[in-house]
Amino acid sequence: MTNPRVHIGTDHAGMELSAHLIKHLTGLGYEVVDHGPKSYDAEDDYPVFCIHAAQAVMADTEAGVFALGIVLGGSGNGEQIAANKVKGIRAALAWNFDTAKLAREHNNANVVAVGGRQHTVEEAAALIEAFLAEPFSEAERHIRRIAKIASFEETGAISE
Ligand SMILES: O=C(CO)[C@H](O)[C@H](O)COP(=O)(O)O
Repeated sequence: MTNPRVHIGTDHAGMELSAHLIKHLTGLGYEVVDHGPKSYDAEDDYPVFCIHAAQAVMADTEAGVFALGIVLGGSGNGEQIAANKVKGIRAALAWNFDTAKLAREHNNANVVAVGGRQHTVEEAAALIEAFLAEPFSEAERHIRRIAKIASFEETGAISE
């Protein structure tokens, strides 16, 4: 599997982790695109940065470029919620190795959300690396379930 392009967005609560990840992942050979913020502001609002990162993942995906996203905050919850408002995004909150890897393996998640206040920088980086490196299983049952989410997103109707 070739490395995905990585789009990263955070708020003030994830800035230290974001800076670490940009350096660390670049060192590992990933192309990392930083969607901000550019400087620390304790009053900034995570939706701006996370939605920009998620939109960039979709723009790349639609152009045929393999891309994944990382959204960071204090808990990762609001960041996941914001990213999931972008059509086509499947953002998963990762809080241990299982949730990080299963997000790719079962859910084909294209964005990972992590709470910068819930882990050490090293622990969070390891979870994110695990997410980025894990392939989607391509199992029929997972494809079927993801297709039902996409169909609901498209039509507003639930297909049984
Ligand atoms: O995790 C988050 C949202 O899910 C935010 O990072 C968190 O709410 C920011 O908190 P504060 O404004 O108190 O620093």
